[in-house]
Order: sequence, then C-alpha cells, then structure tokens
Amino acid sequence: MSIPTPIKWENDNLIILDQQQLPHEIVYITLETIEDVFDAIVTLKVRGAPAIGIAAAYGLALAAKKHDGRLLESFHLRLHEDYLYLAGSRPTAVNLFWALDRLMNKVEAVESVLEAIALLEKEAVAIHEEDEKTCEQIGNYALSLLNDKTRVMTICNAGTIATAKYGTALAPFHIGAEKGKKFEVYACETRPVLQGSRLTVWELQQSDVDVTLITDSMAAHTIQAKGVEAIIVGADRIAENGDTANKIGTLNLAILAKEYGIPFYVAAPTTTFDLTIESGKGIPIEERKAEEITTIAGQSVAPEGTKVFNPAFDVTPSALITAIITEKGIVNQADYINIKSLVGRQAGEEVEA
Ligand SMILES: CSC[C@H]1O[C@H](OP(=O)(O)O)[C@H](O)[C@@H]1O
Repeated sequence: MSIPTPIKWENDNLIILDQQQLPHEIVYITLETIEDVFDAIVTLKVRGAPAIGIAAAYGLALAAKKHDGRLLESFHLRLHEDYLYLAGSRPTAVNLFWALDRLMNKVEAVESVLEAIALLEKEAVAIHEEDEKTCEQIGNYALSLLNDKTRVMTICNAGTIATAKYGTALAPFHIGAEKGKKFEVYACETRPVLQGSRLTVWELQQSDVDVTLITDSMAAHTIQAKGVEAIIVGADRIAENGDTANKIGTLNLAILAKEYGIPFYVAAPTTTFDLTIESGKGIPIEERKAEEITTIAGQSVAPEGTKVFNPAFDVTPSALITAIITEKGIVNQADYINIKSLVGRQAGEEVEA
C-alpha cells in the first residue's frame, strides 16, 4: 500500500497531509501552534474522527510545551483553556473529546510542569500508534464479513487518511488488496465537500482497488443496476443504543440497504462510542458554512443569498445497522442492547470473531 502517511510527529513537530489539496497534490504542512491545529481541523485539512483525535492530542501536547516555565497551578489553568479551545473545533466526532480527555486525565496528578509536558507527548504518540493497530483489527474483522462479497458501496472517506493507517470502512479494501482479494467499490462522491470523490477514490486507487465514482443521488440505481451486495461506512459518534452519526447521506444508504435486503455495516473503533448518550437524539450535528453548498471548487452554483441548510452528518437508527465492526470484534444488531458491556471490555477480550 503506497498511501502517504497522513499524520507525522517528527522532532516535536506535527506534520499533516493537507487533505484540502487532494487528489491533485501531496502537500505536507507543519502545524506549529495550537491555533494551526484548530484551523487545520475546522478547515478539514485533517479530518475523519480518529485523525481529528490524533491531531488534537498532538495539538494539546504542542501547546503545553509553550507553557514551560510556569508554576504548576497556572500551567494546569492554561492547559484547561487549550483543552476547551481544541474541543470547540468540531462538535460531532467524539474521538476529539475522547483523545483530549485521555491526555488531561494523564496529567491530573503530576508533580511538575516538565513531567506533564513529557506525559502529554507520550500519550499523544500512544493514541497515534494504537489507532494503526486498531484499524488493522477492524479491517480484518470487516474482511471476514465481506469475504464472500465483491460489490460494495461506501460514502465519505473512512480510510487511511481519516486515521493513522488503513482506515475503518476502507480498511477491508486495503487489507483485502494486500491479500489478493478483488473488490469492486462504489464510492459516493459525498456532497458537499466531496470526500468521496477527492479522497476515497484517490485512496483506493493508490491500493489498486477497483473503485467507481457515483454521485450520491445515484446510489439507489447503482445498487439495482450493479448488484451491490453490501454497504460499509465509518462513524463519527455511536450512541449507547447503536444509533450512529456519520457523514450526511449515510442514512439514505441505510434505508436503501433495508429496501434492497443487503447488509449495512458500520466500521469504527470503540473510541467512537459515546456511552454517555442513550440514543442518536443526543448526538450534536455540526452545521457548516453555506458556501460549501452554494459553491463547487470556488464557482458559485446557486443564486446569491440562497437560504441553505448544511448539516455535515446524519444519524442512522441502530435498527437499520446490520452490525458494527470494532477492533474488539463484530457487534451484531441483536447485541446492541449490551453495547455498554461489550465496548467496555479490554482489547483482546473479544466480543465475537
Ligand atoms: C474514519 S472516520 C470517517 C468519518 O469522518 C467523516 O467526517 P469528516 O470528513 O467530516 O471529518 C465521515 O463522517 C466519515 O465516515
């Protein structure tokens, strides 16, 4: 697989692949300040739930270094402000909050600023490294479900560049390609900012996966005409009952999967579960700028002053989800009632293989 590494931590520098420039150019940018990290997340230079969490963790570690020399109490106060600042970058993907909380918990009882700075960096690196392993495990589980299938549909980009490596929903295609499995993937372009056409198509091409681009409105016809056998998507937040927030348009695909009698899978790490939220009703849905809809590649495609509704995500009810594929195993629909205990299990203590 020859996809450029999406996030790098080199000599105390956070370097990210600028996803805004894809698929035309491979451009790396160095994020030097917490403001750079915040901006990169808001403008989708780095995006995808796990990648946002990784970038934010490094962002907090970067910010902490700048507070060196302070007394411990004022260090904690500044760090808390940094935490709130980064937590305000995007509202839906829970991995952002999970990663920031994990770092904050790590330094609660430190005895010096230097100890805190070192621990924050170590924890950010650990989150980054763990995600690669997690995605590989998700990919293998997903592959076991998709092994007898060839034609699979996906939306948005839940791939390598949305994570540390491999991705979630795209992991079975990358890992499958490494093992010689031939998939035909139908990638929805994913309006409004086209993560499907710009990122997923490009990414799967790098792995020599047979990928076909469709517009989002072609999904129903494509399922019929091409005999799509399964749909697999990523997730930004999964509630305790299995309701799942993912890129806008996901709900349409889940409804289509039910209509056509094909499985609808969600692939996500357990860090994407938010067990403080009982159902999808509690998931905050990000609304983004009108220009994402009224323009395409900088060109206006709507009359000046058009009223716009631009939710970035929708929520798929768990009743429409055949199974949720995690690094700890596959959670089938009948088990959603037990999600709390299943997700709480230690890695290695699998829910099901
Ligand atoms: C592997 S998480 C991918 C997830 O991220 C997406 O959102 P965004 O591009 O807005 O960060 C999307 O919902 C994907 O499924």
